[in-house]
Amino acid sequence: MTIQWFPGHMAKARRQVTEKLKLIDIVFELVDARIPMSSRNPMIDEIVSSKPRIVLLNKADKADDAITKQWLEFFKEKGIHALAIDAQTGTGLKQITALSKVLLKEKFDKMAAKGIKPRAIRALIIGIPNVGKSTLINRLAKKNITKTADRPGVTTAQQWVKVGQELELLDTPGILWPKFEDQLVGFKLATTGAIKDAILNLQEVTVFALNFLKEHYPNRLIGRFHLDELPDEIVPLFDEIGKKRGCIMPGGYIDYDKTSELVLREIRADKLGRLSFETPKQFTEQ
Ligand SMILES: Nc1nc2c(ncn2[C@@H]2O[C@H](COP(=O)(O)OP(=O)(O)OP(=O)(O)O)[C@@H](O)[C@H]2O)c(=O)[nH]1
Repeated sequence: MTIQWFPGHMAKARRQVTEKLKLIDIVFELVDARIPMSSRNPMIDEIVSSKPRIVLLNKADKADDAITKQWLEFFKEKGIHALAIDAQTGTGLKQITALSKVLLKEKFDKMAAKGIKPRAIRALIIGIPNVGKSTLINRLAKKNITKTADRPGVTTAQQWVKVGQELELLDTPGILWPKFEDQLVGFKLATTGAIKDAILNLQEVTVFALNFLKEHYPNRLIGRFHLDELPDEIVPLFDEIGKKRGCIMPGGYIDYDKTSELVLREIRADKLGRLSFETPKQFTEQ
């Protein structure tokens, strides 16, 4: 889905999420495990402050395992509940219901004490575009989408997705905008494929990605592109990759656009292995 985030659209998105929050007990905030901070909405803490929340580090299958573990520790230290998942294959999804039950035990115990009939936990999935919200809902839903328009306070028909006996999800997730006014965040979103290539300059995105890989995963770069050595400067690195892959224009010049497309395509397709593009350390040292 392509969304142009003008101020009016942001206000509308926020309003829609706030409306949905009234219907649920808990929020599942989906982020990209490769860039857990850059793939969050900048105002999320304020927007969902009224509800318990679990941060789900999705696409963990594409992220660097060691860094994902650091992120889980980072969130834990901040008192934020977080789980690593892979919505596509379903890895880690069982923990979601289990943790939700723990977090909502007090609320549900109180409801039971008041004689309120037991019901499933109601949850809302929230995240920026392309982070895997629909994939997660479909994966959890299997074929259990039920139409239930008879909830008190629900004016428009809400579809609920049953996840076993104990959990129900609103079938339309909350979509919020990323923190795209920060250039570095934009580069990270573009590198992981979260925003369309047409939005940012492809060569600039690739310069970011290559510099990051040079610093954090030098051997992956050398191995993937069969480099004899890793040049210190970015232009010779671009040239080297372009030459090795035949991205050459008439006259023998390196085709930087083609090289950029190739590098980004291979990063996104995990051809350089599982990569994370930010670490907790970068956020604790600030
Ligand atoms: N490898 C991997 N890919 C995933 C995972 N979850 C989602 N994807 C892929 O990520 C892409 C985006 O997933 P969607 O479920 O459409 O994302 P969304 O958040 O619903 O996107 P919008 O509709 O734009 O808001 C799709 O190509 C999915 O197949 C995951 O855990 N691992």
